[in-house]
Amino acid sequence: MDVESIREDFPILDREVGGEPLVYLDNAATTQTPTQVSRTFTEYYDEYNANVHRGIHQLSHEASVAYEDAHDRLAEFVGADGREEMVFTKNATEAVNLVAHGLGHQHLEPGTAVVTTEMEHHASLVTWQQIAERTGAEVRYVEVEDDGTLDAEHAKEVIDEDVEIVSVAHVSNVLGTVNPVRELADLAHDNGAVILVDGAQSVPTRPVDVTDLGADFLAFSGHKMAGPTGIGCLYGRRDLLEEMDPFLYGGEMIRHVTFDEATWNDLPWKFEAGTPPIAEGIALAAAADYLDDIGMDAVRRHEDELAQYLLDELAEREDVEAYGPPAGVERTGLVSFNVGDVHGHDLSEILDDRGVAVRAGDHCTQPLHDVLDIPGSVRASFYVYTTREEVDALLDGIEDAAERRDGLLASDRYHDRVF
Ligand SMILES: Cc1ncc(COP(=O)(O)O)c(CN[C@@H](CS)C(=O)O)c1O
Repeated sequence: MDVESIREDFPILDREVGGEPLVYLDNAATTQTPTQVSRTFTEYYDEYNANVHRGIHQLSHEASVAYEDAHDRLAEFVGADGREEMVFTKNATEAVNLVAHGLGHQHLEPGTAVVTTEMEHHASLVTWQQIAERTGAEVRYVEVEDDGTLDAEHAKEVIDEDVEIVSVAHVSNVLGTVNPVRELADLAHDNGAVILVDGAQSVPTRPVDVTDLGADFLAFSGHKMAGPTGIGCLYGRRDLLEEMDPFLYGGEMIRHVTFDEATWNDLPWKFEAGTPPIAEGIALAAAADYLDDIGMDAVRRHEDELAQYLLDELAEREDVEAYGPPAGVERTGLVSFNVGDVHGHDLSEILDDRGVAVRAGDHCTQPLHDVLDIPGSVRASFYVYTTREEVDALLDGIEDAAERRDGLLASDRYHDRVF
């Protein structure tokens, strides 16, 4: 993978922050956008901007074809069977909610259960909590081992015939753990349940094929895979999407409406009410092209190498605690850690002063941080344009913060470790 050539596609990487070169290491929050993707917006708005599926005129035809073809492109990207199985949403969060509301209300009731895990993002964890509360179903959490992997025996224990839905992150946005989705899918299917895979951190970083995973649903976001914000995807098995109820109603998603009732449009439009994010959908297809040109296996290898390098270097420091699977175990390109009793926000600010952008806090996984018994963590996350020299800039910043520890602890900026 020619990282230097890739970096030329991202003008933002030439930026300076505080007089220092930008070192962008917050890719698990959102990735940067190559010119091959950003320019699709100008092309669309300058050349064929129109509403889709409504106008009987050339511009609307061109916009409709491009928007519909984008569904086919994203379906191909994750191995789905065409546009009918690829719903465009606002983001991964909305995709999870669509399944929870569209299927949860049909299948969940007292005596049934949803299984998820202790490492889930709030987009899943809170959603299933709320649906279970409304339907009387139980939520069960597969436990996380000390090494950041899922407890396989506990998974077998909690996924039983009462379970209707299993919802699991393919990759943890805190631990970097790559979960054994195929095995969990087999467990779910053996017990008559369906599985929703949260692919927010996996679809952007490794080859994902819904058939290989055994996924019945797959949720992911455009802005985490070199695409724009405002667009995400829900892959759904066609028979399940046919069965599911929409949870947004209005134009576009209907076929026939009377004062007494309405019937729904074909898939996937049944789940895309109102005017959709047209330019964003077209741009997301360009992002899929961009990543496929690099090769998703090359992306995975690059991320794993950088994560292993950082883990090895952090292991040399007695004052650093890193979370997630140990070096040598496959993980995605992110590492969460703490540096002694230096507050994460202080460390993040010191790094920002040096041009290094990381994330500090709970990363929308407060229950996981309770399990880790820490109030928060600092997370460095990489992407296709990240270099080993940028990881070294992070390591230099960690050394700087560690040297300034006493001053930080004494300063009024020191928090009581509330992230
Ligand atoms: C595993 C996982 N699942 C769902 C989401 C939600 O993605 P949205 O595009 O915001 O809908 C995220 C987004 N995690 C960001 C924002 S909290 C992070 O900094 O880690 C995620 O990592």
